[in-house]
Amino acid sequence: KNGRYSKCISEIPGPKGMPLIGNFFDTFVTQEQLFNKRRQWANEFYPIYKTKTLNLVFVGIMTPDDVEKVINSKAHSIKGRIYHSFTGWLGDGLLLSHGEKWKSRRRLLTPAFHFTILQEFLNIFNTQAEHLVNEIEKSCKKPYIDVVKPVTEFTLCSIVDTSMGIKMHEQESSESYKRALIDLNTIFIRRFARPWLLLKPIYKYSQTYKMEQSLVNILHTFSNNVIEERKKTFDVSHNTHSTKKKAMLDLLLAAQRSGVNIDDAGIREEVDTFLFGGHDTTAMCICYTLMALANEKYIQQEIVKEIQEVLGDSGNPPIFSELQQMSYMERCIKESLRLYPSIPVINRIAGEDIKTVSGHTIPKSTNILIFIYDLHRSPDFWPNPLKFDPNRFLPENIAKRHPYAFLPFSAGSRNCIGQKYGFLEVKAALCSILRKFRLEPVDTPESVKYKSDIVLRPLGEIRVKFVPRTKSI
Ligand code: HEM
Repeated sequence: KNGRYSKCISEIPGPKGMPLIGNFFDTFVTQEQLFNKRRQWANEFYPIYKTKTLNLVFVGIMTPDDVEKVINSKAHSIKGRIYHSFTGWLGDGLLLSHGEKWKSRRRLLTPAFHFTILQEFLNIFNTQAEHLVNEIEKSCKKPYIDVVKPVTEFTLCSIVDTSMGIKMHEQESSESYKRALIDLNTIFIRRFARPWLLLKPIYKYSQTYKMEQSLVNILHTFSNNVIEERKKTFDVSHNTHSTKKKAMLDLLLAAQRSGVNIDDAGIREEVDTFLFGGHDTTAMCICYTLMALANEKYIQQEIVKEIQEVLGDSGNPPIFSELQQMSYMERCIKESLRLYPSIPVINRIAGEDIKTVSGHTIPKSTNILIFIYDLHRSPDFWPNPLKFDPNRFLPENIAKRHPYAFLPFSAGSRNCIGQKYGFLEVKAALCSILRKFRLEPVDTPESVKYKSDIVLRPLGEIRVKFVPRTKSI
């Protein structure tokens, strides 16, 4: 069996490695170089390539047909090696679990994204967006603002409030929590870029592992305390049918009370999973959209025109149905997610052999990397791929395209549970910002550099100039 596995893998093209260590030295470069190297390999070996570091083999795919085969089949639903970094923090939550556990949790959590609940969440997004605009206002006289920090603060406060039902700034330990999140992300990035750190026997003896454990401890303590506190008030509100605003956590507590098989650790896994899945992703989407719009004067004006048409000049924050009407803005967000997919790569284990369009066989048990970033920039499916063109998402143009050519939220049964939440939050933020400010370019699509990571984070800043409107909309 091993002989067959090796034969199939050896027939897949890829950068030439050295005996035993494989591509070890190819990956022993800076974050930016590794990101660029992956793009270069995607081009050179399109539509499939492999890399090998010590005994760790990854096979990368990037055509809609191959990707469809993988994400549309239950056989390949087990998450791959690159997600192992998250297990210390997220345990076996929705993102990482599989089989019966995943199925029952997915069923349990889906109602948390029902539109009646999202409507409630919009009040939180609007309030947080107002804080964001105030923060921008304080610094808008400067030649530019690095949007990453204020926007991440916006999405973090939003997810903490919607998932746990608390205000971040009211928490005593909020600063140490935020610091721990940032430091843990740094560890995730390091492990992704240094594949041998994904090998447990090596990682377990590293300094980074010890650091990870103490950071995870800070994050778990925070979530445990919130769950404990919420349980106390939940008893009262649950019994008296209080109209108190519901958080995702309440849904889990209610399920636990009604006898669903989920203990406190299980509740924490899911709350932490929402927090992980639901703040960097939306933050990056907002940041890159602001940068793209600053560079596309006409498109920015068209969005502003749409906001004016839908909202008039009442000055009120948008309601759910108004944001739903903003279809041009939605096309711009999609185009931004095409060029800057918050999750540029996902990872699955092949549950059985896969025959690819190029005629190769990906053998059972292989770690498959699905390169969403390269899929979204393939000239075979996206003419003039680097052009920012929201009209690619007009219904008539979508109909002409392969349904698996655009996958910012993945697809199939393991697609993103939070995509409607994400769109609503991004729209609320863009609406608030564009009503107050005109965006001018500082960074351009060419000047932004990326870290090699599971989330499309910039290497440095994402700089945008904010010019206050003489009359806000
Ligand atoms: C622009 C925003 C977002 C993007 C681009 C995005 C993207 C994705 C992608 C690509 C996946 C598939 C991951 C994989 O297959 O390994 C995923 C899964 C997931 N996302 Fe999102 N996401 C976004 C927002 C959110 C939000 C707001 C939440 C929660 C509030 C969330 C929670 C999750 C969860 C829990 C999963 C795992 C679902 C499952 O396996 O059943 N995401 N997301």
